[in-house]
Amino acid sequence: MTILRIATRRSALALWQAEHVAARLRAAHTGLDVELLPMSTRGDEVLDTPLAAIGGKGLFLKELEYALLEGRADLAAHSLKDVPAVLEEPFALPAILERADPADAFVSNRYASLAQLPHGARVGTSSLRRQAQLRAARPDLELLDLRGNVNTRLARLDNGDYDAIILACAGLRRLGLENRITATMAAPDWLPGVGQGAIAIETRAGDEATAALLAPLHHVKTAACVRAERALNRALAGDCSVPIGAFATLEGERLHLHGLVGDASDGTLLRADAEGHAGDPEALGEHVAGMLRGQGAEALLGKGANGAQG
Ligand SMILES: NCc1[nH]cc(CCC(=O)O)c1CC(=O)O
Repeated sequence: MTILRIATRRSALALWQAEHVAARLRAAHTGLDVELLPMSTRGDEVLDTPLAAIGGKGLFLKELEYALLEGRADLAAHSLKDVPAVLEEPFALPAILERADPADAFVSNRYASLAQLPHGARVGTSSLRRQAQLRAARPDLELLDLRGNVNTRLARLDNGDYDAIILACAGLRRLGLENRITATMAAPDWLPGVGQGAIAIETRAGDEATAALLAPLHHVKTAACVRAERALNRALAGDCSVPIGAFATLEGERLHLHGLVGDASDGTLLRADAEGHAGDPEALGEHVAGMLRGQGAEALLGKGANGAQG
């Protein structure tokens, strides 16, 4: 009997996602044996240092990738948002699952929305993308760092460390915490992270046997959207140290991409959007990246060196 092993981080969200992938695989292939291989990554352990200073988003993948290379696991399930714009060799992303709620959530125990926060309120997020959009909307807010997994962040909000925090709706919903979504920060006014809400499956490049088993899980429409978003990210910056937001939608054969580059220190936001053909998502991503460069995105790129994920 074939056994597939899924390498996964140990956070509640990562385990939920890995279990979800395992269940989808079992449902698609009767008799297939699927097991989880939970592991810790440096990205989970180092919580006090800005991510970009210690290696960026790739830190969440590295240990899982070693497990793939050494054959201890056949696939890894990731939040696509945490997958770097350029994947390491020799790995591949043969399957992207259907996207869940892509929006960010405003979470507060006292205030109904961003607009209702009092002057100078304390908002927790380590994401430069979220910080830049918060600064643009409310220059008066006090922005404070907040890392850790979803439950850790909620516990710190409940402890009174912040008046509000921003989290991804998808993560809250997957953990059964949708009741914590106080308000939705929806596109195109507020842009989510590249690939937010989608789960990506990573394998060794060239592992055709595993790729074939994953084929029924691949969602072509989600893939077209996130390919455009990731192409925009790649064309502007290779890592997570720049505040970039992007969101693509697909109607028929028309892809629509909104992109944003910001400055977390002063709330500068550059925005652009365009339409393209679903058959070439990369062309659309590069086109919108070019529009942002035309507005001066260059000056913001490379500026935000204390990068964080999100
Ligand atoms: N930054 C960590 C991370 N990576 C993916 C999600 C949520 C799930 C998703 O967006 O797919 C989260 C938590 C958050 O940003 O609140």
